[in-house]
Amino acid sequence: MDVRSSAIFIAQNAQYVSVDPAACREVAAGIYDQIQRQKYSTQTWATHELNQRCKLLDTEGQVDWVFTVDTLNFSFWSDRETSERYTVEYNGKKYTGYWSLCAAINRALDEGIPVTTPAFWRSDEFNLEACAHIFRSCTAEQIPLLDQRLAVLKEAGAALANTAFSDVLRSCNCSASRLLDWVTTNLQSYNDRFVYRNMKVSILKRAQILVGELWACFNGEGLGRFDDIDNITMFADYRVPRILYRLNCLRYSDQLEAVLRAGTLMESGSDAEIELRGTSIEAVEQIVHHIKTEHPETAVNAILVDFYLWDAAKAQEQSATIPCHRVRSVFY
Ligand SMILES: Nc1nc2c(c(CN[C@H]3C=C[C@H](O)[C@@H]3O)cn2[C@@H]2O[C@H](COP(=O)(O)O)[C@@H](O)[C@H]2O)c(=O)[nH]1
Repeated sequence: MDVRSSAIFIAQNAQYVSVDPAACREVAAGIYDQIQRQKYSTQTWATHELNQRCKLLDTEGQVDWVFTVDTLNFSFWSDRETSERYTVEYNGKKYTGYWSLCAAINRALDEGIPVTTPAFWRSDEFNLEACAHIFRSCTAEQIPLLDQRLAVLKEAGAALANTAFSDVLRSCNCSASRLLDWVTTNLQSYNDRFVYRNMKVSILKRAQILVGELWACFNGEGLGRFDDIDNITMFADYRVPRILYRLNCLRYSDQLEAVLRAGTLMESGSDAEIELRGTSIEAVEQIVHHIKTEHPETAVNAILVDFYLWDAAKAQEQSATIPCHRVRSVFY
């Protein structure tokens, strides 16, 4: 089942989470207005200061930067206090969460470490000690899943032994679905699929955000051109579900709410986790449907709505009404 069909199937069968269609319809206009007002577009991507370092590289370098970041783009949440949580210091600023990853990659590049190069990932020089150095923290907490971060880059280095990722991209001929197939077939860490109610469902968060960030980085042109870009859905992470809950687009069962408020670790592949992720995709699909119905000419798609919601969620991080769900996973 593809991601969209999976999201519909999950939403229809969910026990712990439900999508509120009326709320999705209500918030659609407001989200569209905000996106218009903030002139939110693919160009917004390069306004993030850490993404600007990527834009200083040549085209191949930018592709490798995005591919490296999205191969490592998972599991930054912490149960430590803010001052103690994993933090990367770069150019005199401290970064946590997803931005700590970008800061670590940029810091390594500035230090002359070829951290975005598959040949380096394959080399004996790139071992657990080197990986720990690249992702070193300025607090007591180290980056979560360090071993898995080494493993996913080793896997990618092996898969790219005879080709550059930019050549893989060119071979997809502007087809996002072909790129999704390539990464999920050749890289198990991207194969974000589960069995749910006896059906094989696809969430593909990192495979899809890889497409989304290439599209944004190159403003939909050149190696960022995907003729089927509007088939990409929202990226089912652990942050956007929380903002959809705040907007009443998602409603949690009492049992799930208790688990989230207690900060209980949830199992990767559990029904509750799959339902949180699948219903989030379905809620954003409904929001995008209302936006496109109201504004048929708009360029707004699930990627821009996702980027907008994620950036908004980060801005409101302190005033969240309920904690993110906690799963340790290489998928998101
Ligand atoms: N749905 C969705 N999930 C996203 C992103 C991004 C980064 N996107 C930036 C690039 C372009 C955009 O404009 C954003 O500025 C990271 N993540 C996920 O969030 C989690 C990290 O959260 P925290 O620990 O709080 O930093 C983790 O699962 C990570 O995989 C996104 O855009 N959408």
